[in-house]
Amino acid sequence: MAERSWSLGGALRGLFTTPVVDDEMWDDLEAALIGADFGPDLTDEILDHLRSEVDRLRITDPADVKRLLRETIEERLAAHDPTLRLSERPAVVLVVGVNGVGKTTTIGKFAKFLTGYQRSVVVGAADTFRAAAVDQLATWAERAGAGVVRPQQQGQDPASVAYQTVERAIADGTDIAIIDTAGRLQTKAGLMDELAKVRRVVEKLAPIAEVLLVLDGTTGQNGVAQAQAFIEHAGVTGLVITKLDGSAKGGFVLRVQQQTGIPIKLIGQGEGIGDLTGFTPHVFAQSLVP
Ligand SMILES: Nc1nc2c(ncn2[C@@H]2O[C@H](COP(=O)(O)OP(=O)(O)OP(=O)(O)O)[C@@H](O)[C@H]2O)c(=O)[nH]1
Repeated sequence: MAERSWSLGGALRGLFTTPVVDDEMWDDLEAALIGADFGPDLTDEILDHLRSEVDRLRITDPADVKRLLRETIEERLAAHDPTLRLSERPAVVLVVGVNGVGKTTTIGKFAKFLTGYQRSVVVGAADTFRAAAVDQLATWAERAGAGVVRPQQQGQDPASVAYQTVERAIADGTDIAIIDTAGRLQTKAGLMDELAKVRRVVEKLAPIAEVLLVLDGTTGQNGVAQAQAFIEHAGVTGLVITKLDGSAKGGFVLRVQQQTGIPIKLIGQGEGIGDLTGFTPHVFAQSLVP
């Protein structure tokens, strides 16, 4: 696998190469974890755990510490279930997040991901403010082989577009309805009210299967702060971390999951329609600590 910039691999180069477990190794490891955006608390937790395991198991070879690090990261990543719940028919998925994080692109990629598994998909453009955004979403949906429900006029009530999307999914026997929602509004309260209305209206027709919050992996803690209102009020059931091919730091992935208690369900690693995958703790830990 090509080495990505978020790979801890770079940061770990030169680490674990000394013949013994010594203070220098621990100091370097701490610096590497902080540098990879695990954050101070998680870094301390991981180091404490590793130190006690090293004592308990009488480990003397740094290569074994590296293996332990990978296992520790994997265990923590696996503490939350990454499985998407899409068994209802239709399964309604709301996609939320602030503008610019890659929401539109993610919906396109997600639709493609699902049609690739022979699931039929309809996408609802319930972020009705910008006509250009609706067109962009429709283009992605078409490329993914998904249907699309557009607002009849600019600024149409987002809840009514969401309703029509689910209505159409039911009428056509479509497996999955993905609904794009607004990321920017005058006030946070206004945005949350709008989302609540979308939920209420949709739930008259079908239960909501997933609420996916899209976060830009390159923005780290700032991005989490910006998305706080969604985390607190939108009933988020899963996170999608985008731009993990860019300058994102891999430690953020574990940090955000642990901090929010919300499982990561999908990761975006590029701008192409095929660049979205499910989240597999084992694979991710392996690429963080190769
Ligand atoms: N490298 C990379 N770029 C991505 C990824 N996902 C999205 N992008 C890019 O991020 C930019 C923003 O993506 P959009 O999908 O337009 O973001 P949005 O959140 O819908 O933003 P608005 O349309 O402004 O609401 C675009 O240039 C995308 O190509 C990813 O996983 N990797």
